[in-house]
Amino acid sequence: MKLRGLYAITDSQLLADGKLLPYVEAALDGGARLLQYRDKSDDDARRLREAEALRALCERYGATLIINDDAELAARLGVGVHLGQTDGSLSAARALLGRQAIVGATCHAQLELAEQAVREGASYIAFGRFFQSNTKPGAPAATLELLEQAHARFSQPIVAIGGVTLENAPELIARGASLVAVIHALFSASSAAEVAKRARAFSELFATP
Ligand SMILES: Cc1ncc(COP(=O)(O)OP(=O)(O)O)c(N)n1
Ligand SMILES: Cc1nc(C(=O)O)sc1CCOP(=O)(O)O
Ligand SMILES: [Mg+2]
Repeated sequence: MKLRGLYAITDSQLLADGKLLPYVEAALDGGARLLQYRDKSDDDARRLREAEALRALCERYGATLIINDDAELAARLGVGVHLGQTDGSLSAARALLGRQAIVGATCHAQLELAEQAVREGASYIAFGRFFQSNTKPGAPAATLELLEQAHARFSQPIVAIGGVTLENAPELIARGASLVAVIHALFSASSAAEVAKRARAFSELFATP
């Protein structure tokens, strides 16, 4: 599977009040290729229910669901996982989920973390945050130069995250990002129709000339 395009990430605040499914469906309709379910609560029953609903939506749109932080939930659903530096072992997740699963890794702004992630079987390596992030303002900063270095060094797909907007995404793609991961610039919209419009605009940035 080619990992390229818009990587939409859910947000519990922005998608509260019944917006989760309609807004995610709009993002998928607009062309998002990967969808990450990112929910930091410990309500396991709701998390399972929501993740199952998102898996059904992803299947309908030919997109891929990734669960943030929780390899066990990913295994239960038969989908991929994204792990940060304190979210558990990448190799254990790879062993649990199998060779075909997408296992993504946060590498902040460090090529050494990416080397390690690739050794442990990561499917993609994620760097960030590249710009000021509404969602995670305290995330360590990464530079466009780092992105170029990562692009030159690794054959794995590179995800750029953190403050990505329609205005700054082109320079990330030009410097080697295969996927742009977006929360606020996608899901802060005031309607599902606006989410679909934004998703379509992000997706069009990846169209081959
Ligand atoms: C695609 C992608 N990249 C980075 C992150 C951040 O992961 P992490 O550092 O574990 O932080 P949390 O998202 O868990 O708060 C991500 N989720 N997705
Ligand atoms: C979840 C997350 N991780 C980051 C990192 O740098 O690792 S930045 C981030 C938030 C991304 O949301 P927004 O598109 O609203 O900035
Ligand atoms: Mg995490």
